[in-house]
Amino acid sequence: MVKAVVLGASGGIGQPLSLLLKANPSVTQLGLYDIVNTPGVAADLSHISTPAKVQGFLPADNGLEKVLTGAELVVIPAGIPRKPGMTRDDLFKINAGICRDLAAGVAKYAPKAFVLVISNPVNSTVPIVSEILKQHGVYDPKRIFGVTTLDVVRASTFVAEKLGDLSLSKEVVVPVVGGHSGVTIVPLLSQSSHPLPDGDHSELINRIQFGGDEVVKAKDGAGSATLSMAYAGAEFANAIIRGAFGEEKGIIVPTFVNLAADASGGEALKKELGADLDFFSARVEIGKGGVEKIHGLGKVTEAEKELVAKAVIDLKTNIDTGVQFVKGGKL
Ligand SMILES: NC(=O)C1=CN([C@@H]2O[C@H](COP(=O)(O)OP(=O)(O)OC[C@H]3O[C@@H](n4cnc5c(N)ncnc54)[C@H](O)[C@@H]3O)[C@@H](O)[C@H]2O)C=CC1
Ligand SMILES: O=C([O-])CC(=O)C(=O)O
Repeated sequence: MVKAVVLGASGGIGQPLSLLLKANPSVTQLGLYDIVNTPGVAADLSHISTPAKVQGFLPADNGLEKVLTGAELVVIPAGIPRKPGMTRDDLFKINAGICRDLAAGVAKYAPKAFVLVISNPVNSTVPIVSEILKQHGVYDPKRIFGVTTLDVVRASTFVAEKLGDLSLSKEVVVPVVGGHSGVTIVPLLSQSSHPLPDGDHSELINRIQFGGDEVVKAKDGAGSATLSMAYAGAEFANAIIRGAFGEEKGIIVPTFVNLAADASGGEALKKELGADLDFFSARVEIGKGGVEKIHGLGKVTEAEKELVAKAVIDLKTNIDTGVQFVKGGKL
């Protein structure tokens, strides 16, 4: 019994993600919002024989207010995607403003919703959304998540491929921590549920870190990952639905959160990182209120420690960029 909303529902990610949410039996209302095409997407999805009542809204006639009123789970894939030659940070100029405006809507009309941020650069857009909610006095760090699940999905797939059996990919669990861009993506292969043979895994690590580029290149100007992202986004949304709205305990997923969301777990993780970072993608246990527990890195190899150290440097800049965008008064 969850009212889910997709902001950016007509896009490459938005449409298949909305389809997967419509197919989720726990979703009973599905609100779609975009600056274009939502009436059509909503009409199309509404013919599917699953419980969710689907409605589409555009900015006219207070569409944002209407879609967000009563929303419990808000997923944000609104924003431009990369083209070859661009980094995720190159998207900041446009997507920062989009996320700021949508976050203001969430603050006003759905202040208690769980917010799942997909728009890139995630390392900066999550701080932006958080700062806006703070400004409106409704910030609960336990409820705001950067979606890094695609990195986890890629790690499972590529490790299964390496093991020569793709059918394992649904079972393989590899924690991926840090953030969501290039070297901030840190797969902890030493903790894989299905260990790899000893040897040099730098190529595999690089493929997980730069999996997004592989898709951008293959799409050759037509955007970035959409279908795999929709799959990953729906998986993450379902983890929140099961852990926060259902009775399930012990759901642990990597996601980019404010480390203040669990003071003791967050502080312990900062000590492990040797850095005073506000946000980090950690393994997070999901409970009724959202973030229940932030887990530490666990046992990592020397090589993984180095990867984490590199990630921390970029993360600090990315987070500051997001915070300064809001605090710098460009509102
Ligand atoms: N977190 C992750 O792992 C991933 C994130 N992404 C990011 O997701 C974002 C969306 O990617 P795509 O769906 O491929 O792009 P897209 O261009 O196909 O779709 C974006 C949609 O957002 C809409 N939009 C723009 N401004 C809006 C606003 N103010 N309010 C509501 N809707 C608005 C557009 O009309 C469009 O329908 C990009 O920033 C991309 O980089 C993509 C893949 C993975
Ligand atoms: O690479 C991109 O721009 C889209 C993305 O975040 C990903 O595929 O991981």
